[in-house]
Amino acid sequence: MTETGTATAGATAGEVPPELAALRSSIDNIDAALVHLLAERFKCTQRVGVLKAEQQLPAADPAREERQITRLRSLATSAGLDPVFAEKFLNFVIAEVIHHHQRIAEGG
Ligand SMILES: O=C(O)C(=O)C[C@]1(C(=O)O)C=C[C@@H](O)C=C1
Repeated sequence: MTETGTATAGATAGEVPPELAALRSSIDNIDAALVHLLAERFKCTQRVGVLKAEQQLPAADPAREERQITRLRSLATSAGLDPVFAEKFLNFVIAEVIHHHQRIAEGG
């Protein structure tokens, strides 16, 4: 910051370098795709939650999760994504799904 409070390091408004703007545009598209993919996944798991509640199956299936984690870690490694991050992300999503399943089973 200068004495007048103007940012000196980094671009000021209207001066975003073209490459940064292009990368941000791709990031925005990817974020939109992720939201849509997650929405589709939650539509599926909502139906799974209803099926499990109807058939009195437990909300969580740890054996299934083990297989998903093994598979996702392998996919992540092949794709150049940190497998530790991939596992954390899947666990985060699954924890939310299990909460949804429990709410459905409780009639909520
Ligand atoms: O496959 C199931 O049984 C699900 O309920 C879905 C799901 C998932 O989100 O992938 C969620 C909870 C289970 O522990 C395992 C997997």
